[in-house]
Amino acid sequence: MKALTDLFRDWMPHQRWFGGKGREWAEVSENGFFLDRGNPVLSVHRVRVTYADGARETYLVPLSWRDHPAEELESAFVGAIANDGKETYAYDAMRDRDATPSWLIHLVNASTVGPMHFHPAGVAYIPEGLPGDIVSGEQSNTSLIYGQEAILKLFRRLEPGLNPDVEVHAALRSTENEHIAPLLGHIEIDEDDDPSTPPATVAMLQTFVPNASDGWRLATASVRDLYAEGDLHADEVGGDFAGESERLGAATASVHADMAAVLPTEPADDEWYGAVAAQMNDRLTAAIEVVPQLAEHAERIRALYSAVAESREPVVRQRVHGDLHLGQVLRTATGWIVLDFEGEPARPLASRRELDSPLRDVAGMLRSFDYAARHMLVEQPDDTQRAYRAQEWAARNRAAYCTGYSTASGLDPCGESPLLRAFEADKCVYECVYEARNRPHWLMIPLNSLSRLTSHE
Ligand SMILES: Nc1ncnc2c1ncn2[C@@H]1O[C@H](COP(=O)(O)OP(=O)(O)O)[C@@H](O)[C@H]1O
Ligand SMILES: O=P(O)(O)O[C@H]1O[C@H](CO)[C@@H](O[C@H]2O[C@H](CO)[C@@H](O)[C@H](O)[C@H]2O)[C@H](O)[C@H]1O
Repeated sequence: MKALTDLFRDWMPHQRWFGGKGREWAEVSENGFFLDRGNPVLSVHRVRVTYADGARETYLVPLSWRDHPAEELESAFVGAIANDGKETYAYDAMRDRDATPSWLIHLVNASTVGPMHFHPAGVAYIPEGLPGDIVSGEQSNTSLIYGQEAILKLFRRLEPGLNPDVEVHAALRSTENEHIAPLLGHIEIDEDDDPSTPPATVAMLQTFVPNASDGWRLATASVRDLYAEGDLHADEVGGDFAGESERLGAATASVHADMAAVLPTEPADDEWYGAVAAQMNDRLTAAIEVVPQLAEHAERIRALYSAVAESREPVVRQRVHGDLHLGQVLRTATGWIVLDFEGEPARPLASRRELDSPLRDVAGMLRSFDYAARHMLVEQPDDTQRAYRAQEWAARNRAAYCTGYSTASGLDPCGESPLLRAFEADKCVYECVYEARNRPHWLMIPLNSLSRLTSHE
């Protein structure tokens, strides 16, 4: 009969949220406790994986337990182990609806269970008693939707310290900004061996925004409309997106202004420009190891980074979103909502919390317009007519976004800015690594963009 750690070793590499796919496991240990002894029993495990190269990661894995195999939970089956001589069956608790109400009940009660602490946010209403449904297409995190009222995001990879998504949403509560989904609570877990280490954030509960579509889906529908009309320009087709892009620019400016009002800010000093250029150079050096095709652009990219240190354009550093793209914004009946202030998932937590230029986010969204316009060309690389249309669509929507941002903030983010150009290149470099690891057939999107960016097209 298997031990619990054997179950994790067999099952975790097949989970979408597991970041160590393809890496050899040298060791695995687990530390678990019971969150609920009801029916089903719910246990929570910190699973520590040490890889063959010595690197370590800790994942959070909640399991629900049955005395008999549950047919309806077949796809959530993790494995069976012996308990007091009897076989017991473990399931992925995030896919077991009967186990999902527990998280909200504990939040309402502000419980502490073993090392886990539940923190409701102020006087927030938490829809206790509802079961949660898993969000399909989960990525590095796993989310449960409770009715149409709340969404719980479970952060799978544990890192000590408050997650920036919780930190920023908590700070923004007082602003009543209409472009964010209010925080309802969060959950933390203590580090097991070392009491001086701050707890890790396990989950965040937020108001669910009903009847919304994400920006990527809407933008790409607009591009499809344009492609279907070979002869019309982007401003002539029914699905023109520029009005939405302008409103999205205004929403971004509003969120930035409120983040600057309630979280620390600091004017950039001379050192900052050099440090930013150095960070981008280091990231490029590391990226070339993963994507050798980047080498041919390296010299021109590094010239863009040098221009940042040379131009020293005025910057007030502040907290930013850190990974803003069309997939992170939702369009409701009334406007845009910005989600997921976690920053780039691959960066260490401390660097994701650093103060930065808000142009970092503007660059992320400008890149996303480029992606939306060009991702369909992946299948038709020689279609010059569509490539021309894509260029037009991207330029039109990028400009509209900048207009919305500057109208709302009084600052034109997209004028001649070496910093913006460098941030776009840096994001492209990040995207090359992301695509090489996750969607190699899309690698040409950021690679082609780099050619354009570095040739001043
Ligand atoms: N407050 C919300 N209301 C409605 N849908 C949401 C909300 N938060 C997230 N979602 C949906 O869940 C998906 C994943 O959320 P996100 O916070 O971006 O998680 P991840 O970090 O895993 O990408 C989003 O694309 C969105 O469709
Ligand atoms: O999972 P996250 O939302 O945190 O972001 C990661 O995945 C994104 C892809 O889903 C990736 O975004 C890239 O692809 C998008 C289209 O799918 C495009 O709109 C973005 O501009 C492009 O960066 C993101 O970089 C990554 O962190």
